Amino acid sequence: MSEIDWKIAKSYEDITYTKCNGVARIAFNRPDIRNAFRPKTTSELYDAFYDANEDVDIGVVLLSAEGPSTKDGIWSFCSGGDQKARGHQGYVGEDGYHRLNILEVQRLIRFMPKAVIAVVPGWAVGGGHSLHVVCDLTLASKEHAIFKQTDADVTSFDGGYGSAYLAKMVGQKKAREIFFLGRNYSAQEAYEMGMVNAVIPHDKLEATAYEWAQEILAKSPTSIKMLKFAMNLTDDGMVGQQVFAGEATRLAYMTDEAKEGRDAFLEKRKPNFPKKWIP
Ligand SMILES: CC(C)(COP(=O)(O)OP(=O)(O)OC[C@H]1O[C@@H](n2cnc3c(N)ncnc32)[C@H](O)[C@@H]1OP(=O)(O)O)[C@@H](O)C(=O)NCCC(=O)NCCSC(=O)c1cc(O)c2ccccc2c1O
Repeated sequence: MSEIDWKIAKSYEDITYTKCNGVARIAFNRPDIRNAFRPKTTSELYDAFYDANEDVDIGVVLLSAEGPSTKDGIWSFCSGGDQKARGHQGYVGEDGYHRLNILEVQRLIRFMPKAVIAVVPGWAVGGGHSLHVVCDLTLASKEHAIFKQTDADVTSFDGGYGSAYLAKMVGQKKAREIFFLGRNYSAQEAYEMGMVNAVIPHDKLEATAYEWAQEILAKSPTSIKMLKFAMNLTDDGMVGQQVFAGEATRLAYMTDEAKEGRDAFLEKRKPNFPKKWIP
């Protein structure tokens, strides 16, 4: 395995953001409150994901978490929205606006043409649970990961990827149990349900995530992108079609036909397309 030498990509307050050999690592960094997110956290997450999306040297993003808590040594992935920042219409940021902007982060993860792996070292709860669901893959700490949905305890409901997409993943009955009862599930139980790809000894979790990322990076970037968008398509409706078709358009742009169409317009003549109606 190649050496992991994470370099700081950008400094933030609520998250860390590093890169190494084609992999970006974005990690929650509020471990003392179980990595709950406030609007500042979600803005920083969006900024880092946007950078990883734009960086052509990055092919895989790890969504992970720093820890453990300095107060009690407990590990967390994310415990969802910071209830202390919750106002009457959403989570209140420094600008005084009430936001639910974690949904924008979810959409960026979903629509970015790169694999995103949730690396879950501890609690994945509420909106933190929904985040692991929307990631392409999930790796979980054997000893410390606990999956739990508290949305119905705090009058919140992620009605999109957090619940409906989860139901596609684990089945309707199990998804309803997760949300209606709000129980704790171990990494092994989450694996058996089909919402975790692998259960990894805690001390090997980050290294394993990096290894999985390197395996993906060895594949054809266009194939990974088209496969992700193809698998998203049926669940994402017209937006899914738009995202998939956008990449088909890009591939068409790369053909001689497209070059002829563009050149004919610029040269103010009729296009003479190569006449190959390939079956
Ligand atoms: C995660 C827990 C199950 C862990 O329990 P544990 O007993 O280990 O730890 P403590 O409860 O003692 O917590 C330690 C410490 O952390 C603070 N803390 C933990 N979680 C949060 C939080 N989410 N917000 C604020 N603070 C938190 C806790 O107060 C303690 O602080 P001390 O100062 O006392 O040391 C358990 O902590 C837990 O159940 N946490 C709450 C989980 C929760 O309900 N999350 C919110 C769900 S709703 C949500 O996330 C959400 C957000 C959105 O933006 C949405 C947008 C659109 C649709 C839906 C959304 C949505 O559902």
